Amino acid sequence: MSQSLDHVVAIIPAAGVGQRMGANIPKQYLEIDGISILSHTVKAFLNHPKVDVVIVAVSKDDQYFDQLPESNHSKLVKVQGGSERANTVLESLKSASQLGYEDSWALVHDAARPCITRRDIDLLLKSRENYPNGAILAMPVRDTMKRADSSSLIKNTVCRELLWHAMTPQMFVVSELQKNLNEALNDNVLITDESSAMEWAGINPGLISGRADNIKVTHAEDLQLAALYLSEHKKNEIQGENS
Ligand SMILES: Nc1ccn([C@@H]2O[C@H](COP(=O)(O)OP(=O)(O)OP(=O)(O)O)[C@@H](O)[C@H]2O)c(=O)n1
Ligand SMILES: C[C@](O)(CO)[C@H](O)COP(=O)(O)O
Repeated sequence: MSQSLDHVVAIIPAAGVGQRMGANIPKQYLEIDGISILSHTVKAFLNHPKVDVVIVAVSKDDQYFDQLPESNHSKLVKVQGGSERANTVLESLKSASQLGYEDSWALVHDAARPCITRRDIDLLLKSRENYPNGAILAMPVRDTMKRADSSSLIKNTVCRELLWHAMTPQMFVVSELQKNLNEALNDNVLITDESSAMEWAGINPGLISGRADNIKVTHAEDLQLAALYLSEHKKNEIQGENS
């Protein structure tokens, strides 16, 4: 039975190796405050009342996920990821469709972004009223932006007025994203986020301004920053603030 647009599927791509982190395990399994990055991320969606199911995509030789306390949660479905992030997301979308969620909203969120807050998830979900074709969390660029030449010399300054940093979650209807992502990949289009597949299909998703602390843990120094942000969120929750 097909679920309606009232339903929400969280998709957590977690099949990367974390090469830029340079750790001896995939970065999503590094711990902050005794809890893995992936667990921090997954819990934000497992605990959200509007999320019906959380699909976590791990690599085919993953040896860590099943040890996580959340791995046997009733709302969680584990699937196998692919060679690139986009392939992982496509496999997850196929699973969502097979589970009957083809007509539901997908929230695709990087496992490597553990600082996501309830506030930002709600902000994106609320944007469905204004952006029926989907939207993404993003942050306006604050720095002056330079384009480099092949020798890493400044070629020119890029007008930053309309530039945003794309973040996640990125929110689209499962069947629409699955169709467009599949076709874009078949056309060998470089897809680094879900929105770029929708844009390739001629759709202009909405930009929802999100928190700057929704960082993607990519390099070693990001780990300390994520730990600081998570500690602050925990304090706010303790003080009852809606972080
Ligand atoms: N084949 C892949 C590659 C990446 N990801 C996920 O996509 C998210 C964002 O990707 P990135 O930060 O680049 O993670 P890695 O690919 O692991 O990092 P690196 O590029 O440094 O190897 C991560 O949660 C990662 O686990 C995935 O599910 N499947
Ligand atoms: C999806 C994303 O986080 C949006 O900024 C980003 O494109 C992921 O890139 P990565 O190279 O796969 O980390």
